[in-house]
Amino acid sequence: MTQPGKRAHRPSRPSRAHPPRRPATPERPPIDDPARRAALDVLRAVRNDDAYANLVLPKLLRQRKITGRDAALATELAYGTCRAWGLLDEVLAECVDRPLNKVEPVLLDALRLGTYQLLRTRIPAHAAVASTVDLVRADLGPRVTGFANAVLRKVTDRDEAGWLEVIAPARDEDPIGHLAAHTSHPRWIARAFADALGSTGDELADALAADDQRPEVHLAARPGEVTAEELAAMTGGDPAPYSPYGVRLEAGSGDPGDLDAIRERLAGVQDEGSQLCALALTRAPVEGADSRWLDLCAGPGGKAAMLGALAVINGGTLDAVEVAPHRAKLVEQITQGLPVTVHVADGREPGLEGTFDRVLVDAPCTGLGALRRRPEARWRRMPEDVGDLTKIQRELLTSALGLVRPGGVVAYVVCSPHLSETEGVVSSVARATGATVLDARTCFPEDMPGLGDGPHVQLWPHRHGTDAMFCALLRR
Ligand SMILES: C[S@@+](CC[C@H](N)C(=O)[O-])C[C@H]1O[C@@H](n2cnc3c(N)ncnc32)[C@H](O)[C@@H]1O
Repeated sequence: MTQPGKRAHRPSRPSRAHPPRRPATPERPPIDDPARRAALDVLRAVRNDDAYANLVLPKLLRQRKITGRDAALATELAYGTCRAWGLLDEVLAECVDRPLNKVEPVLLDALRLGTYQLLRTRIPAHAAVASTVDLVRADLGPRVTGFANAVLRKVTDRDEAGWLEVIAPARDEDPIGHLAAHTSHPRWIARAFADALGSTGDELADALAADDQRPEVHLAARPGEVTAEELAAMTGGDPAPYSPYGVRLEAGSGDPGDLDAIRERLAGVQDEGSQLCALALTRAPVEGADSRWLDLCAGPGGKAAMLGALAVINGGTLDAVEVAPHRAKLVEQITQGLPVTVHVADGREPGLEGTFDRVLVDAPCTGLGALRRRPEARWRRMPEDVGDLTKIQRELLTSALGLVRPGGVVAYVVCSPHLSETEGVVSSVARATGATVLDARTCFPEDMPGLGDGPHVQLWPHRHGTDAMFCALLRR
């Protein structure tokens, strides 16, 4: 995990944190605080083991039988602290008398958790400080409780807006850095969103703010098995606004894996934007044969399941390529009973016979379009990841254009709005291969607003309520 970008102005830092106003009492036994304990353990796993908060936390809540208000508090604290990680570190850097990398990591995790409560929750300051000090005492003994108490007391000198005045660049000098700090994003990500949106103002602010909102769960009805209306009635959700197979469930409506419709494979969990990108591939006009489809990056299989079910209706087949064996297994499981053949192979040279009428390249990417789903992801991704990914994205798209027949269609899809991964990849491959770029907007719902000037489609959470999926269509 990284620190966010450079601050515009750093006030002089006190050589010591304020002395504690209420001395720590080392002999006091730690309070029983399952919610904060769980949140702290999640932060440690994220920092130490590169774990994903949204996978660790539910498991931990189940194991420890934490439910109800405690579960809600643990979720708010764990996810909120992960999202605000960079902001919290900037504030803590102002309140600690040494570089943060000289603070014991276990202690720093607790300070982040305490600072999050102080700046971004309505938990009373005394409770936020005391509960954090208790956690520190339980983990590290009494030797650093005074330090933790003093640092958190210093944090209480200002609220979040007050600290942002100290650490954020001025709006008129650096509008992107200003919004990045105010929405707790690394500056390079805010810059990438600004470039894709053509905005450094309100729309950029909305796009960044959407990453902090808890996403609804989207389901995809299995085509030919059940309609979106039937699925909505079975699950208590609402038919989605754009995908004919989509259903949206309210955020926090429980584990969708428990739904009968999912267990019986009548539906899968799939972002509505992903559904629309898979459907766009099937909607692009092709002349002549239309029965051999290929998914070149198939794991874990959400789009392969949808394409496989549509292939049944179409009287065709789908070949699904995935380089990672364990992910290929997931594709096999999710497409059981469908006319899908799974190959464990590198999509750049999959060694498949013949050509295909339609090919999907749902390429590995930075995932900057799904930050709302992965609380820590914005701080884990690095700008230098983009170069490695665009190389493989170009290679996979080039390979797809070699595997599709003349007149056939390739859909290039990434879950990112970063222009290097989107327009940059498509234009360089189209130039090198002579492929024709189609207007992808014509393969998305007619009434879908905010699709821009084309030819590609970029979806956004703040505009469409979907992940920020990108879709380009190319004809060989
Ligand atoms: C964005 S995910 C695909 C998501 C999938 N289409 C779905 O809807 O569930 C990208 C996938 O590409 C796989 N991958 C990465 N490099 C690959 C390669 N060279 N050839 C084939 N698959 C690759 C990754 O393992 C990952 O499973």
